Amino acid sequence: MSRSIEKIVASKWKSEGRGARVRRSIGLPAIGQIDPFLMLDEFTGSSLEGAGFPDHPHRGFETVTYVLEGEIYHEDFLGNSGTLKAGDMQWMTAGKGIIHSEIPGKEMVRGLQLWLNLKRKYKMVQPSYQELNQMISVEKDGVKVIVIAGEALGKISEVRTRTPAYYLDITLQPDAELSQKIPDGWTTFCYTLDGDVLVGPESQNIPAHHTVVFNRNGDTVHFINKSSKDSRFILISGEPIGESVAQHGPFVMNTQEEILQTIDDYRNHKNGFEHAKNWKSDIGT
Ligand SMILES: Nc1ccc(F)c(C(=O)c2c[nH]c3ncc(Cl)cc23)c1F
Ligand SMILES: [Fe+3]
Repeated sequence: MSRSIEKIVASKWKSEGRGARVRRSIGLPAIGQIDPFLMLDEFTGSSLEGAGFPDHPHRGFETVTYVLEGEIYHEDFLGNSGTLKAGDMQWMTAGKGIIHSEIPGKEMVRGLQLWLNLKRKYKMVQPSYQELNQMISVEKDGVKVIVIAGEALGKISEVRTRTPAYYLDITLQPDAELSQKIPDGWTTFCYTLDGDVLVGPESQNIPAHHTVVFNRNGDTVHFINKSSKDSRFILISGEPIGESVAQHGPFVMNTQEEILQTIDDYRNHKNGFEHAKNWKSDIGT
């Protein structure tokens, strides 16, 4: 059964980090909590204009950074560093604690960062990364899908998702259409990047930079491009965790007490933040 649309919300510009501007999708009050997703930002900027996300922490969830254009440099307090180029994806499990810096290159960067919550049993795992620069891409009848996580058009991503999730980058040529299977009951939304697309059984027209949250029942979502240009959007679906959420910026735990403990750990360099002592990134300073 094809899922109908619950809500359509235009993204809103927000200042974030240092001189960075993001179009906020998930995380807007108009969308509210959609378990297991915490935030989705479409970010643009360049280091020439001073934009970036210098040294900052994370605990208790995962960040998925997907670069569409340009490059973004990253460096963390464990000694990991690198460059994410257009088409690259970094799935970072912050777990018990990461402090890192994420700085765009000199060219204009465009990308997405999704924050995906972790179940209580994974919130304090060792930090880890899954980085893909040759993601599976499949094309058929005017439909192109880059399978970042999950499965589409018979292709399955190798990304291990502690919180089971699909993350698909979809481009429809004019007159192309796609019925994508998604697990029944999973929280599902799409975010439009370029062009217009007709969504759902209602064939509702959705312009770029909008979030469409689907209703929960149904195992398929439907898209058609009836415009004269390519339409590009991401489709994200995830299994709800169903636990309490206590969040303080980039710290996401289950209780307020755990948040207070996290703030204390961060300030006093313990329980996963030991390497914070005397650490500053090279790229963020
Ligand atoms: N204020 C604040 C607090 C904590 C953060 F983790 C961040 C942050 O790093 C980001 C928030 N949106 C993002 N989009 C893309 C990228 Cl690469 C990073 C971010 C931030 F901005
Ligand atoms: Fe970060």
